Amino acid sequence: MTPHPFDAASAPPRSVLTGRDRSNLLLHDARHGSELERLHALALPPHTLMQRAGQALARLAIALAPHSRRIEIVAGPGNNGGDGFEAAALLQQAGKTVRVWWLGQPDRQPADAGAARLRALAFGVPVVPIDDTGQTLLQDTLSRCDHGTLVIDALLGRGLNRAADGRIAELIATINASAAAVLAVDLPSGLNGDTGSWPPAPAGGAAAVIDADWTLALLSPAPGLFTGSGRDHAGEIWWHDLAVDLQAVPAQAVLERGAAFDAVAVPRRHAQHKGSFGDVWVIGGAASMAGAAWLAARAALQCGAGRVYVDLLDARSRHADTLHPELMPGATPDAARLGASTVVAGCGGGTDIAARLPSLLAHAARLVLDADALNAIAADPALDRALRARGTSGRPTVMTPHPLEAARLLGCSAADVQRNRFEAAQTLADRWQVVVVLKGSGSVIAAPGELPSINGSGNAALATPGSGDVLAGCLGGLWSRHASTRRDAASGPHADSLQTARQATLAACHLHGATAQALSPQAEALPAARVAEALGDELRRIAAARRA
Ligand SMILES: NC(=O)C1=CN([C@@H]2O[C@H](COP(=O)(O)OP(=O)(O)OC[C@H]3O[C@@H](n4cnc5c(N)ncnc54)[C@H](O)[C@@H]3O)[C@@H](O)[C@H]2O)[C@@H](O)CC1
Ligand SMILES: [K+]
Repeated sequence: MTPHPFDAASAPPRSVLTGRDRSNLLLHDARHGSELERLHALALPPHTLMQRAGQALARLAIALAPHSRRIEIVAGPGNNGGDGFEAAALLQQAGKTVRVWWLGQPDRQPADAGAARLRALAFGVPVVPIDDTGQTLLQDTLSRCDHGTLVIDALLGRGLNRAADGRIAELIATINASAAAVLAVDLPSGLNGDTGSWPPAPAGGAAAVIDADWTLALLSPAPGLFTGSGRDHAGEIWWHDLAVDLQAVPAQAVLERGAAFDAVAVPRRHAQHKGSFGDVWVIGGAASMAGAAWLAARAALQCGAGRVYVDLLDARSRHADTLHPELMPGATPDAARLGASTVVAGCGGGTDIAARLPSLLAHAARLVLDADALNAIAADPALDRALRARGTSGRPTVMTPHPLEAARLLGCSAADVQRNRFEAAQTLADRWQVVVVLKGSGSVIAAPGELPSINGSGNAALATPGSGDVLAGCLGGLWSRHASTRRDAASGPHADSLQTARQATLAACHLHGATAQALSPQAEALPAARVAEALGDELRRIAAARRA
């Protein structure tokens, strides 16, 4: 058996979202990722970082596709291609049949990548230039591959500076059309790693981006891997920090993997009672939309709120939820009681919610604005001013828009929001001094003065009607419990802060996503009521795992 030529002392790559590590992960955009690389390269012998990258890549390739005898590496002109060459030399030594298809020119190759190419050649790796003939040969080769062949996409990484076009776009299409398994280096080629969006496509064309089965992020993962289109293109995301200190350069975002949830859903003390966990009022459910309010209320109950009340805007629907006799229908209370409650407003609120908002904005201790409450604020400058006044008065608010609701609030299109989800969420948070959850693949949680966080849990099982109502209720429940417990702990008056709101928001997004993953790991659609019901099960499962 051929010995693996790997540095046994170095740590293997880690799966970012399927592992047990719940700590936050720092994410750097392309500019700061390059700065990290430059800073650490200066302190290390020449080519060290790329050699580590090659080690990590070759190790992961063998771990993911142990039976692939043949590995086709498609390398681009820059250092992303260099990673491919480094891995090629190692994989060849490990007994694999390796070939590098190279789109580049020796005199234009960066120094690290040039050294890696010479090393691959020295180990006898065949390198096929991608000219017209090479491209035809590659197309022919990849069209005959099955899933047992591994293709390594080392075309473009952080250096992407425009939409992939011309030959690179054709190569991306060739790889995507192949049945081979695809491992992308650093980023799926063509993806904007800063935003998770596609760069504007050349006139009339569609953006060309690799669809990988796996992506190995190097140094610091790019934020765009985890939000927008990133998750779909990247496949399962792996990561290797190349043994450098990621804190040496400021990060642009944080990946949340459950740490905030652990801080919020703390064990309940023996002497606590329902009053310890606060009152939640759900105000929504206009004509034919009562279900939205009940879903939010059920979710709040499952997440440990003390008492949950529902004020339905449609008078004809004011009956109890017979499946959940714990939930109490009732009329919105006076200012004093609102001032001690967590309010979830807008789920199925229709246009009726607008009339309720002035009082809620003025008095609610903690306020979640969802769905039609957001649309009302987007449409009414007086409500916009009232929300601003609430922000400056220090009363915490969380807004939970999906991209279209965010677009209405920002006065742009949903496509504009998706082009840079971080910017959109931060703009909303700063404008109203609120916490914002921009929902969608990789929900972005923004707050004034904080790095944006991306929620790492969840899957497409949540792309169903009512899902947002469940999230809003889950947030109301966790926030109520968290704020009330913090007040207990401080044994005195405690100003509800935006920080508490943010923690509860991160926790709620995590729990909501983790619940869906537990119920539907294959991401098949889940009715929202199932998710609401299972939030409590997931809470209890996590609590039991903590004690074990
Ligand atoms: N230098 C090093 O020591 C290390 C480099 N790393 C790798 O290096 C990558 C960054 O390398 P580079 O900065 O060289 O960038 P890339 O290799 O990602 O791409 C840069 C090259 O692609 C071209 N290009 C950009 N967009 C294009 C487009 N749309 N169509 C056609 N050509 C396009 C540029 O003109 C340039 O030639 C990282 O993503 C990572 O994979 C890592 O291995 C860490 C260590
Ligand atoms: K790549």
